[in-house]
Formats: sequence, structure tokens, C-alpha cells
Amino acid sequence: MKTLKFSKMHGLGNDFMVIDAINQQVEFTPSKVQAWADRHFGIGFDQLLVVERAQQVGVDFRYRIFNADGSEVQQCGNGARCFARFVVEQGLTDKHDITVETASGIIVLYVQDNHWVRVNMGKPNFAPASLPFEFAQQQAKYHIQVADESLEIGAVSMGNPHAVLLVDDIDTAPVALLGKALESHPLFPQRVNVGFAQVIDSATVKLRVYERGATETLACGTGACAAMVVLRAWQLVGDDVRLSLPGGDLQVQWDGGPDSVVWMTGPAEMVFTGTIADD
Ligand SMILES: N[C@H](CCC[C@H](N)C(=O)O)C(=O)O
Repeated sequence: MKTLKFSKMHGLGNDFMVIDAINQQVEFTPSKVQAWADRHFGIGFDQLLVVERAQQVGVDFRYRIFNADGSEVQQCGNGARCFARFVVEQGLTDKHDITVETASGIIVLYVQDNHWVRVNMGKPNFAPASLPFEFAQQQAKYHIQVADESLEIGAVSMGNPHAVLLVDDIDTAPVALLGKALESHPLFPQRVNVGFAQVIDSATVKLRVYERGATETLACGTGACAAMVVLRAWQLVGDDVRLSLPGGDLQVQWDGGPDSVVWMTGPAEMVFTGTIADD
């Protein structure tokens, strides 16, 4: 029986199966990913993270991401921090500033002490076509009908698509109902991640995210970045914001430079390393 080595990791409870596909031959099919993601019959995770050789010269690794439903996606912020810790602890690099190719571009991971990682998540893109989101005109706020409700949302790509809406009380927000309806709304042809944000003050936001392909997770890194830049565009927060998610806090900063990139800093935890059958 062919077996595969993997690590189980998490970033604030957003949990991952991480596989070194440089030193192991693996074929990733949607059905295999779904089976491994199953929390009863498989390993159980929100996303599968895959380490591959970079295709571009001068870049350290390629980083592939699959949601629990088997869909391959462009970006995962919590996963990027775990990716960084994994490649260092597996001895795949001796660097601590690691460049990584993703399906949405190159990000840079800075491994710090105490298993914390700081990530340059790149430049947000508010153009509807970048999500994609079927609105001709880019707007700061969009009004759309969802589950018989008229919602006011922000829309931004962090490499992956995010819709963000304000709520008065994060604890009673209809995350499952509206998150599921908005995730597969026809205006988002490739579906969308949905962030529910309660602004506490200009430096503090409570956030819950219903993730595309994974339902509500305990934390979402790109969701934290998306919420920060949308709320900043609405002039509700400043350039340095703590986002409190059910699994813990992420610090997200706007660097304001010519590239106007977003930095995210948070933990990356190793849970265990094991092997799984890969027939
Ligand atoms: N569900 C996301 C991918 C994982 C993002 C999230 N886990 C993060 O930490 O950014 C999507 O379909 O675009």
C-alpha cells in the first residue's frame, strides 16, 4: 500500500493538511481531497496545502491550496503562515524570508520567533472583474438581493474573492444562512468568501468568515485582510487593525507605499505529522 507523509497544522484554528510534493509523488483529485478532508473518514481539514518546486526562477517554492470541497483556489493567508513554518521545520529551506508562487501571484513569508509569521499578502484588487463579481461599475458599496434580503457589501480580491458586510452583533450574525446564500450567489461565478464584520473602534474589528468551499472556519487570513481593506475604504478603520476571529486575533496593516500592500502577522501551529494511505 502506498503511503504519504503529511503534517496537520493550523492558524488560529483554521486547520490544514500539509504535504511535501517535492519529495513525494502525489496526484490531487477533487475526490481524493474531499475524502482526506472528511472529519470522520479522513484526516479532516479546512484546506489542503501543497509544497511544490517553484516554476519561476528566483522564487523559493510553489504553494497550491485546495478547499475541503476539493476546489483548488488562489490564496490562503493562514495557510501561508503554516506553509512557512512547514518548509523551515522540514528542512526544505534554511531561509527565513521565503518567496512563494501562488495561483494569484507571489507572496513573501517572514518567519519570526515563537512560530509567528509575517506575510506580505500583496495588493488588494477592488475591480469587480478581479473576483470575479458581475458588476460593471466598481463601487465602494454594492446593494444586492440575497435570501430575500437587500444587503450592502464590499467586494475585494486578495488573490481570492471576498464579500464583506457589516453586522451590529457578531455573535448573533446570520453567518450560516447568509454566508451560504452569498457564497454561491449568481453574481459571483466562481463563488465567494463572505466576511461578517463588527467594528469596535478604528483599530479593532470582530470578524467571522463563511469560507468558499469550507463553510464557516475559526479564522480566515485573506478574509481578515479583505475586511480590513474594505472597512478602511469605508473610513471605519485606520491602517493598523486587530481582527478578532473566533479562533484568535490577526494584526493586519496597510503599508501605504506605492504598492499599497497588506501585511498580516499571526501564529502557525504544528499539531502532528503522520502518514496516510494514497492508493
Ligand atoms: N476558502 C478560501 C481559501 C482559504 C482561505 C483562508 N483559509 C485563509 O486563511 O485565507 C477560498 O476559497 O478562496
